[in-house]
Amino acid sequence: MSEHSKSKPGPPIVGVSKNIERVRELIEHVASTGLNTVVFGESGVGKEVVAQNLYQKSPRLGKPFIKINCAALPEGLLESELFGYERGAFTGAEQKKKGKFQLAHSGVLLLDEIGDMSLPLQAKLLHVLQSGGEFSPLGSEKEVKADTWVIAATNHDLQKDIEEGKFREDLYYRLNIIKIYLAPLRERPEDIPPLIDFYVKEYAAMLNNRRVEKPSADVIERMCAYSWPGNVRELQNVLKRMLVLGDCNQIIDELFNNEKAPQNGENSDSGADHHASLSTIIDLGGKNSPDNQSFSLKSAKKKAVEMVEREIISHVLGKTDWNRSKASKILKISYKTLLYKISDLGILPPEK
Ligand SMILES: Nc1ncnc2c1ncn2[C@@H]1O[C@H](COP(=O)(O)OP(=O)(O)OP(=O)(O)O)[C@@H](O)[C@H]1O
Repeated sequence: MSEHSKSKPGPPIVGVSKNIERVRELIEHVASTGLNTVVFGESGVGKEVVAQNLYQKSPRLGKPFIKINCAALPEGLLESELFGYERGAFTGAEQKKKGKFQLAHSGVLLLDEIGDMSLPLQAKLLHVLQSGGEFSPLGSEKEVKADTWVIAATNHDLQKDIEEGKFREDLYYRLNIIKIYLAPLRERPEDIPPLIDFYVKEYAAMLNNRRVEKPSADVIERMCAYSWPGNVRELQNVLKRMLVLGDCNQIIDELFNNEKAPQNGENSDSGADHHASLSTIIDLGGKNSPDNQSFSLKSAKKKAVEMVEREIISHVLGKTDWNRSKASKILKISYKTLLYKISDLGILPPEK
């Protein structure tokens, strides 16, 4: 999804864990209130789905639901996207433009990655919330008023950000009237089988009802034992791969192998490590070795590219303290592509 877009209706919240049951309960209670809410949880865990479900169960359904990703835009651009501007407000402002706050009037504004918002913009947001939705678009003297339900989402520990002076405490208390926490998938493996069921049906329809085989009970058991660093988003990617390519066990073997691979720029420059990498790629003596019929240069090349990508991305994430917005700029790939690659390549955040 682009960094600021209208959202399509979200899926139901699938899961049977205590955490998901509690989240469903909270949604039922909160949806009709319009109280400022923050959804916390790791990347890919379902924060946007929760925001969409809040909206769908609220009296605001049918009004706009607008999402903006605070990490994906530089400060100035984020400000003008949020609050709009008058013609001539800055170089290049040829037309007056409404901001997302105003466009979401009578509906919902999802501020995704709120933890990445700059301090000056946090101050402006606080002012808007305190004044009941009043603000001036850039270059305008006049105040506009928007009745917008603000839902924020973050994978940061905002309490820690407050201690480190990166997040305003007053804004935290203003936003965080209702707090919804989504646990990582590895802490609620009982949700994995129902998620698999749900998405196998969904993808079968997407693949033109081509006959797709649901992973076997053994495969599902192995999937429940994996740590899913990219959470539900990673599970979706793996399922798609399984449904299209088959050979579920090999796909899971790769997941577990990647789980053990060096992470976050750990040095692997020694000759021995290079040899280890090469043997992982061509699986010397194993199923995918050149001596085996299933070996191909193409598949070995794909593995090699993935390995190099994993090492470079891990290194840059390590250097930027896992600030994915900064990392995507250094890597010169979009934020969304970086999230996809983190999940797809199974890159794990450092242990705290
Ligand atoms: N409980 C769930 N039931 C059904 N689908 C889910 C569930 N949780 C997550 N998903 C799906 O997983 C994908 C990732 O979820 P989502 O985008 O909501 O995560 P997120 O926490 O907002 O991630 P990010 O922090 O990276 O933006 C989406 O396609 C979403 O529909």
